[in-house]
Amino acid sequence: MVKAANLGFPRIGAKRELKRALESYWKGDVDEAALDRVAAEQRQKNWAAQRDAGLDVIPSNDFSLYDQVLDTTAMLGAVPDRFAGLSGKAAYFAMARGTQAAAAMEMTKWFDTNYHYIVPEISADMNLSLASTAPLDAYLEAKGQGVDTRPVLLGPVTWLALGKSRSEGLAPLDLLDRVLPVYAELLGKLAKAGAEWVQIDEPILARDLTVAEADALRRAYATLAQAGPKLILATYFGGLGDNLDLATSLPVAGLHVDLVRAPQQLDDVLARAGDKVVSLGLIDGRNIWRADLDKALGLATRAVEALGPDRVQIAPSCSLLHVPVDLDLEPDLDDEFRSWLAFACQKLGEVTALARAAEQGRGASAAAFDASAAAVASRKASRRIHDPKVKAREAATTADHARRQSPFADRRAAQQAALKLPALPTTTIGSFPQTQDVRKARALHRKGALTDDAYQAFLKDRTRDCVARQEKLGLDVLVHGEFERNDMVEYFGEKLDGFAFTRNGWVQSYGSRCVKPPVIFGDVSRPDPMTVDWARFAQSLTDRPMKGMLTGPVTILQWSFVRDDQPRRDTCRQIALAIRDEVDDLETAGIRIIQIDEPALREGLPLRQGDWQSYLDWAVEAFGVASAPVRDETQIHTHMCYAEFNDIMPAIAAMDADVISIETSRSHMDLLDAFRAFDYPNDIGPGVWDIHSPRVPDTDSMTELLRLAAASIPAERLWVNPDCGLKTRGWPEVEASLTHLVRAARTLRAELVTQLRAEPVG
Ligand SMILES: CN1c2c(nc(N)[nH]c2=O)NC[C@@H]1CNc1ccc(C(=O)N[C@@H](CCC(=O)N[C@@H](CCC(=O)N[C@@H](CCC(=O)O)C(=O)O)C(=O)O)C(=O)O)cc1
Ligand SMILES: N[C@@H](CCS)C(=O)O
Ligand SMILES: [Zn+2]
Repeated sequence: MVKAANLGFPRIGAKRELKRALESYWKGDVDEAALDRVAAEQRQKNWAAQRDAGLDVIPSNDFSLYDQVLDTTAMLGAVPDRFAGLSGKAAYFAMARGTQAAAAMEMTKWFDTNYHYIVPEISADMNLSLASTAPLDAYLEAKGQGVDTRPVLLGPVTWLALGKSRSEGLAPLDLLDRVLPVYAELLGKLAKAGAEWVQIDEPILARDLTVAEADALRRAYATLAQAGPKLILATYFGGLGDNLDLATSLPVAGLHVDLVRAPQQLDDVLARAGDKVVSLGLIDGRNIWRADLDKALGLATRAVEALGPDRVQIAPSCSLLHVPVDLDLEPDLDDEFRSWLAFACQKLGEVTALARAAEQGRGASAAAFDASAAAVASRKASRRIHDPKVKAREAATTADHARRQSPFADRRAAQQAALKLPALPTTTIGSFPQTQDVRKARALHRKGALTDDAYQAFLKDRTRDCVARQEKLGLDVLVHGEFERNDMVEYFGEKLDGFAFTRNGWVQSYGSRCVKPPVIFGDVSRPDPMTVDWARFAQSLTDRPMKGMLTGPVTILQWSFVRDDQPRRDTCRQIALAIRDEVDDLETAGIRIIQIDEPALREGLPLRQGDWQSYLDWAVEAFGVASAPVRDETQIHTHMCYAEFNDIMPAIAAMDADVISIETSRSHMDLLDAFRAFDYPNDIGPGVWDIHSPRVPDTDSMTELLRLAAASIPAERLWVNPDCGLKTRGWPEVEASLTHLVRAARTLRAELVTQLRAEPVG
């Protein structure tokens, strides 16, 4: 029988139940038992929803209290020494969030998604063992509820490949022989408990593999295939490409392939499947558009004809972690638009409809197929999507629109004369604490319980207070604090034509933090200025330069659900033109520094190196289109965080921002080696405060980081700032940390003056 399978379900809860429980637990408002209760309820709801949707294969161990990569780290007992005194949840959350005594582990982007994982730290002296049986516990828990699940494990090779070595001369993969016995032991226990199949995720198979990684995969599965349960290897986020022979030659019983991103691989996969079960990832786990079921059935039928129904499974392309939970929780969407969409719950319905049709013919799921066909036709014909004026402007945009008037050196001189900033200028990234009262006021305003005037007055008050605090702290370049923004992408989406919004479309970004990606369904344009009034108001409160604060086109694209009826590059250019208009207006309003955040530029990089350049070309051009209309005196900043930037240095330089602020503190300024090696020409603010941790860094630690930075980058090109915005922090820690940051900058300034006196030029 063709089985309907799922690879993973969102765990944060349709109403963000887990988020609230976690944050209450961290605050000390509820105890561990209460957190465990909410987590167990969430797992139960998820299993029940999948069973009720008719799924034949339901995952377990796809749940996590923070992150599935960190869970694997905890399972292997790969706990860095600095957390040695801690155990249980205290150790687990300390690794994720840090404590005052121990810095958090690094966090970075999960492949090309906006989900962040905790980076494994691999060291030579690590003794690995099965330190937690969480996957087994979850399997037994589901079984107790009458659901025989397929446990999910993150594969050993991907876990190692995503890790960073902390020991000189040690490559993470060197630990494979220590990792495999732990996996084998766990797989043995799962088999004994009754698990017939286990899903092992090896998403690195969608990337270019090194020889060592390919070899590690061969060795790993030669061992693990003997360990007990049948293994289905899950690959996603792209095609197998030149890893196809490797993947199909591994001695596993099943293979899951992503046919949304790479439908063209189907025939090759089928030809090489041997006697494997093949799971067809036909329903998009990365986007919210309703599937074209007829098109998907064409692919599924080919697989059934080639392999027979018993060796075919129908599934989402990847875990549904990356889409919101339930479209039924969206009361505000009109019927036409709603008919175009499918969230996780609806995608389960698509999977089962497709599986039944693949076995028994379209008629077995006629209603679902007819609704899908109607949605496809309605979207194609809709007049809401196309705006000829936008298309014409987009077509008339050339590379010239993406170039500043003068080279950086000339601009720098003009900006120094205009801004008169000290050496090592201090600044922040934009947002200040989004405290409960700010969120509450916005919620009340949204519900109509707070008038427009009262809400504006409240926001002005917060902005005034924020500017006053920054002046008192002694920061050189100020920001308005972003109190009016629910999110740095959603806010702009709400003001741009071509975007739609959800009320509960939350997706986990990291830990308890969620985002509500807007939906880009049509041509994008800016009907009115979006930030100018706030920037002008904030600048009126101070003589110091106030940064205008915008989100860049690539990031808006990347953190939205994007229309799939035109190339992403075209949608990005439309957004860039809208941001360009805003940049123009900010400059006209007297704003002398404009920051255009592009934290997602790296995240959008294709997983295969062969596809990088064409992406980087249009992404960099989009940033240029957005930022280039200004005069030389106007300083353009950009900001990037929580990704691996080393491999895109030329593109970062080509963006030609006058100043880039970049997250570096968790990785101890490692990244600056890349800036130095590349000879990055413009100004840089390497983050000296890891803002994702509740830890307050002291002056000495920040001074030390700055000294490290000054060893890589000429001090006259350095800025001093945190890693990222401060929206998730509280005011006491912000004020303490920024006090230390300003002191650290002053200490370094003094050291530099002494140094210059000691080593006079010439
Ligand atoms: C910089 N980052 C961002 C990413 N992606 C984005 N789209 N945005 C980002 O900023 N990716 C990379 C990083 C990830 N980092 C973060 C950091 C912080 C958050 C975060 O704080 N998320 C919030 C939700 C933000 C939001 O949309 N807030 C809304 C709604 C707030 C809310 O929950 N309201 C309550 C009512 C409140 C009350 O009555 O007290 C409700 O609706 O129930 C708003 O402010 O209006 C989070 O809490 O998770 C995300 C990613
Ligand atoms: N300006 C944004 C950037 C976050 S990546 C902020 O400060 O929150
Ligand atoms: Zn950031």
